[in-house]
Amino acid sequence: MQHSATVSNSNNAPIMEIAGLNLWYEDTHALKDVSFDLYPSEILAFVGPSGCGKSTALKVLNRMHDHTPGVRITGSVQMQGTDIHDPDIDPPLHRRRFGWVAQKPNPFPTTIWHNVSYGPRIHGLMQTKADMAAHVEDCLRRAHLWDEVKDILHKAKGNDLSGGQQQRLCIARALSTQPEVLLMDEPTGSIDPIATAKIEELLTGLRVDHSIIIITHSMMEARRIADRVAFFHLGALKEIGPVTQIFDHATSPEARRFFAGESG
Ligand SMILES: Nc1ncnc2c1ncn2[C@@H]1O[C@H](COP(=O)(O)OP(=O)(O)OP(=O)(O)O)[C@@H](O)[C@H]1O
Repeated sequence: MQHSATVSNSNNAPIMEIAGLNLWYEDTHALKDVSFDLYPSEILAFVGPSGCGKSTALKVLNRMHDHTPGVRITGSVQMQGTDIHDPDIDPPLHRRRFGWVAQKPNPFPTTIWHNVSYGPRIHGLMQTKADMAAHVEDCLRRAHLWDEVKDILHKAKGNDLSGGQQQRLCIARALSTQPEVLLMDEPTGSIDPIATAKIEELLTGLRVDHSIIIITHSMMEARRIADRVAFFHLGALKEIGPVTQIFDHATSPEARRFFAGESG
């Protein structure tokens, strides 16, 4: 699969603006003065050595740290002009603007139908059964899973599927609440190369309607699907820019060493 489109950021207002973000877990300073923008219809890849803060930076965006003891955050995270930590923000409503996909596929141990219809049902997003059926089909189609499961929607359980199918089901579930941003923590990290190729292909389709941040340990994957790359090192965002600029013309010694395979 070839992905050549590049987002023209200069024409778009960012959907998120992160400025001077610091995060501590008790005494561990996990994010250090991190600033970046996220644009509509882009895939931004977070890369860097283990423990450099990639997952932490992802979790801040949808306020996943709200209930983690000992977490302290400073700096500003704005979504379409509003600070996400503003007291007027309702955290569950804020989280609904994001879809989350974890490294290990984690479908509910219930039917495929239930996996995709649960979120829209509890949020009251669909008015009729026909609307729900059309929505479930649409989410499964966008996750490139519909043809494989359309006859077993109410029979098979999520965990009856193969690992790659389970991950595509989790993507359909993430899409089901109509998020604006998809946050993906190594979504291809635990599946085989053919299943990975299917997910990479569907992600490039999803970026038309969503901003996507993907954490990946595969620089090849970042090259294949990302528009921009953010390189983290010891909690700091050292480099961010278009894929070729970062991979081929990194300016920081840490990034150069990492991309040359000498660290991480
Ligand atoms: N819940 C937590 N409590 C305390 N420290 C944490 C917690 N989560 C992460 N950390 C620490 O914060 C730092 C950043 O971790 P984080 O998981 O964000 O890195 P990462 O780049 O995503 O790593 P990996 O690539 O290994 O998943 C590490 O030092 C980690 O040990």
